[in-house]
Amino acid sequence: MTPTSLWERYCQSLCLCPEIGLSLDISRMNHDDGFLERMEPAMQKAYAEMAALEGGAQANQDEGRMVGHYWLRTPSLAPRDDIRREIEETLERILLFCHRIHSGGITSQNSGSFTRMLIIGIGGSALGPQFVADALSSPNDPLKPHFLDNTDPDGMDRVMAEIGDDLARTLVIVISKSGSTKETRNGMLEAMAAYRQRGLDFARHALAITGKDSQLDRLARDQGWLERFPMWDWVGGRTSVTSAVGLLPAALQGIDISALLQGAAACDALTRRTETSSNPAALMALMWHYAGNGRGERDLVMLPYRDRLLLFSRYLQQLLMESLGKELDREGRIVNQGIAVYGNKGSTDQHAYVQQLRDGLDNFFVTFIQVLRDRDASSLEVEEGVTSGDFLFGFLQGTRTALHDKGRQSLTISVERIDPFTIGALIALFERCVGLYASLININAYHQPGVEAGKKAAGAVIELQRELRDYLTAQGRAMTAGEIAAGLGRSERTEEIFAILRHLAANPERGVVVERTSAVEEWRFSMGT
Ligand SMILES: O=P(O)(O)OC[C@H]1O[C@](O)(CO)[C@@H](O)[C@@H]1O
Repeated sequence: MTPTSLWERYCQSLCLCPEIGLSLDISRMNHDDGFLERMEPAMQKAYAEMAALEGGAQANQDEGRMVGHYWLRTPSLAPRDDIRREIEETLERILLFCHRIHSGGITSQNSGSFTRMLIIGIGGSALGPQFVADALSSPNDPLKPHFLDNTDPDGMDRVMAEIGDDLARTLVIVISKSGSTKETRNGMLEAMAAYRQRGLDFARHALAITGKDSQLDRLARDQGWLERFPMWDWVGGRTSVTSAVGLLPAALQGIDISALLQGAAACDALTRRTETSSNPAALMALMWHYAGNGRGERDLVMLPYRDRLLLFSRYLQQLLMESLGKELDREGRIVNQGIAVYGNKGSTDQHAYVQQLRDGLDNFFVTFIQVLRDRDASSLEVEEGVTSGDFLFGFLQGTRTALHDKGRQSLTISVERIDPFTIGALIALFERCVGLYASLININAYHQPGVEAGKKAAGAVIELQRELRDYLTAQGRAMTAGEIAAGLGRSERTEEIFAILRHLAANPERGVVVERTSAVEEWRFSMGT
């Protein structure tokens, strides 16, 4: 394509959305002129399904649930008055609670004001809050956020060490929709132990965000924690960032959550449009469809050129891959759908994997995010007439061109600046896009049956570990994994038994001792004395 026709294609296909200070450029995708027209009937069907979803249909059919994250920022759209009221009341309670924390109305046990918060959660109960916290942090944040988002003991030690003596002035927010996620439970138990060790009353530092009457909800109620905020079954974990899950930590950090909700609501309003050329979520969904042939054949590489957006790709990884990565379509046919997401930030990633994007496998499409405002203050000229921000911009443009020269495809989202409004809009844009794309490929984007298998298998490993320890204690001698497995009548799990014992033996305080040879089948395990 000649430079002139490329400019024409750019002008024709640029979707300008001044309402949210955002534009979407699809000119560097390789679709032909008729593609959007051919897809229009499918797109109209997707709009109708989205309207039904927003109207309160049980869009998550497999779980018999409504899908209501859009109501969180426009409560008047909620299909029932009680839902609207709950959303509004929760928001008021969040703001009031934050006011009391910030103003010293609620103090820590030793009467000091809270200066840090420890947020414990995983998946949708951590990724959104982490993204927002990092994107919108400032040196003046009234509460500095820390996260326990795993059951990794060493990881938890690192976080607790960072908090150190400030634990007494740290508010703990335990987030779990189900209230029974093991990683989160473990993080909470470890945090409780840390408070106990310092002679502090955990309940006076803790609050919960969870489903009504969940295990966590009951614990928080029985122990008299500071507060409990609701999660509703009509909000999925990965779309919960505009519920208390994302709003409470953000507000405590001093982030303007009203602006974030306004940004999301404004984006919702314009992505409800059924005129595809002016709907950036629809255009993006169509480009995903085009790029991957409606089968996810290309990976989505997220390349935001702004450090503050580093965690966006991690957040989107769950939003897209848990929503779209499905074995069955809505009619129960095997389709094995999905779109793989990876990426960190530009220009840093140019020095990592962009080499492969330009010269290697052509199995991806890039989504660049450009932020027009470089920084709040004026910039140093690093070369005559040129700033660091000019270089960042140049690297984005350069990579986009270099990829295009090799026929490699990209989308470019431009936003004015990074602020709460824009972050809300970006979140809403991708949520809507995922929903529309799911309709185009006929899958349920709102359940996650595949995650359960891993959780169940992990539970079985923990059970087996208990059995093994009892068995080894009773045997009182050193045995190979094979002998133990045979003794337990579980020969089919010999490898698992070996792995469990090897792990225990690597942690001397766990009491399992190993005698090694060069052949693993001869390693002999016993309970130490
Ligand atoms: O909020 P919960 O119930 O602790 O779940 C955490 C995460 O676990 C999952 O169920 C599976 O990863 C996610 O969908 C969810 O966001």
